Amino acid sequence: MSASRIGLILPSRSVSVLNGGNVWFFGGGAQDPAGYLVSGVRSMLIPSLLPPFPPQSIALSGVSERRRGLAQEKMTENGVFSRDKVLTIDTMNPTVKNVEYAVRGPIVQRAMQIEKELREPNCSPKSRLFGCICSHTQCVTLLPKSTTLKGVKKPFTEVIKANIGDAHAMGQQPITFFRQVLALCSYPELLNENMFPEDAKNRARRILQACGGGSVGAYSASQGIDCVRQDVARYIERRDGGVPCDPDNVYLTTGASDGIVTMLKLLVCGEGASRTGVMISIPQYPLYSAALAELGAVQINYYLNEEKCWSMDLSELESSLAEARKHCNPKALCIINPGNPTGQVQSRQCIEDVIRFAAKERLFLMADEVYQDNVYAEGCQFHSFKKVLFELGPEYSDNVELASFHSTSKCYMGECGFRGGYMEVINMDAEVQAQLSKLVSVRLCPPVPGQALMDLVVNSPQPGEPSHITFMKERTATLSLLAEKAKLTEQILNTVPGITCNPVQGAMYSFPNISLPEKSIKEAKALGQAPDMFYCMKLLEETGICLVPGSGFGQKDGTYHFRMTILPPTDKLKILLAKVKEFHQKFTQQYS
Ligand SMILES: Cc1ncc(COP(=O)(O)O)c(C=O)c1O
Repeated sequence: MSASRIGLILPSRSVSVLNGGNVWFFGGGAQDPAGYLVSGVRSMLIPSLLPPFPPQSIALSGVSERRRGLAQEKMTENGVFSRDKVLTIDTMNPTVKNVEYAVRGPIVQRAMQIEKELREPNCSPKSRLFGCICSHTQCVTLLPKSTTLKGVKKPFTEVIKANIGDAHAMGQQPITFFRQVLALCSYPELLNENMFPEDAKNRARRILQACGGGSVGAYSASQGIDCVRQDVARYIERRDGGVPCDPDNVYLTTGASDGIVTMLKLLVCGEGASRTGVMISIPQYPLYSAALAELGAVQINYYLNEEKCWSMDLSELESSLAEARKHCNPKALCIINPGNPTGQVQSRQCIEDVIRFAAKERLFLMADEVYQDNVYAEGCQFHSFKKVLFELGPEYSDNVELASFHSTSKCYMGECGFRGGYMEVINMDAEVQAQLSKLVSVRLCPPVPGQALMDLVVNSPQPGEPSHITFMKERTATLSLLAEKAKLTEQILNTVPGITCNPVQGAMYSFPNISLPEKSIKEAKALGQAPDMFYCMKLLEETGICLVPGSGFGQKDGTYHFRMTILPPTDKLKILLAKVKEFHQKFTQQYS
């Protein structure tokens, strides 16, 4: 371990040494020669109580120069301690600084600011004098009661957000059965009421029985509640036409994100040319690039083929792997299917090719299948990696290591706030799996209400049960509406000269190619912005439409895109698309 690695000093006894107005704290040394043991209570650190201490004697305590420099405190004139921050932009974990997450990046922050500006103007000292109409507490008191808040003038009255795959935030209604069971689990007194169907009550009783103390407020087993993992295993078996699933290989997670990051943590190690490399698609969902940056892994890009509806291309996989092997140790291949941000559904042939490739190249497969029910296009079908793996025969099913991920956040549920998810691991080395179980136990357990919800997703009402008809009606309505909006988005975008949109076969996004005039590219570069960021920012400022620039997901050099969700309600989606169309034409003219 390198000498500059930061150590965390845990509470024990700590020593402070005073030198003039400067105090250095350091702790953990029980037998410090200075002999000044302080409890950490600031009031004890009164200069007159401690003799002046020459800095050399601090070295005796065994604390390095660097450590002292980090924790220096100064006494200000009025006797208050002002302390240099231990945690500064220079001393913080550098890998965190490399993390980027476009889905909630600068465009979204600006959109939130604009929403606020629309509600209330910026107040200035002058406007305060005259009775400012903002909602800041100081100013509101100056307002006559009848004043209505209104904001700055913009060429639009609301921000329409199509930047994030958050279905409920866009007005999608929850599945009644799910919320009934969750309500019953949260407040079991309701089990005595007549307002809930019997199957919802039975389901809640079953979940509560499996919870510690009969409460969803208790911790669960770290891998997840037993009966939920069993239900997940049965669901996977049904989904995959009977391919067996061992509940011991199922881990319930805090959304799919948690499972993905946990798996990457297990995979990443090494230094220099032996550092772990992980292959991810470009464009990609930025959780992957962010997690790899945070873990200090090498991101290996493989490009999806836009001309062939964002399919995976074997020769591209091969060349990107060969190139990566020159400078890192490629260990894993991640696939998102159906795709985010590109909205494609990979064919069965493509999945077979990828599995064969992974087997040949000894790569661990990570299959992100959170959109497994979001398939809209005719002729497209979701094929799980696990099913295809087993259908390829024992040469593959006994050897290829696979982790696949699912979530309560997407599909027809859209319940991303509950943070439910699972991962299944296949052919994982037993010792590694023991490490995985240990790793998840450190964080105790995923949210129990999220686990309960995952259970309902994999064990939904069956024909003959009281809730079945309503459940099916709601599920079908949500998925049909998404399919309609997917089509509408593709059709309207393709009517705009300079925009080309692949069919939205699945998931919740379109990722159209936009041609940008040279002049706008130059102007963006002069401002230090990616050209599609420049475009999206202008779109936001001029129309109130919030999209994410393609550069946040990665794209081939010289191509530009934006990602747009298909989630806004149909009337808003139509307005949004019409505004994008108008804006694109205006933008093109302006910069031509
Ligand atoms: C491809 C993909 N994987 C994982 C996630 C994370 O989902 P969760 O909310 O389950 O963590 C998302 C969220 O948008 C996603 O699009």
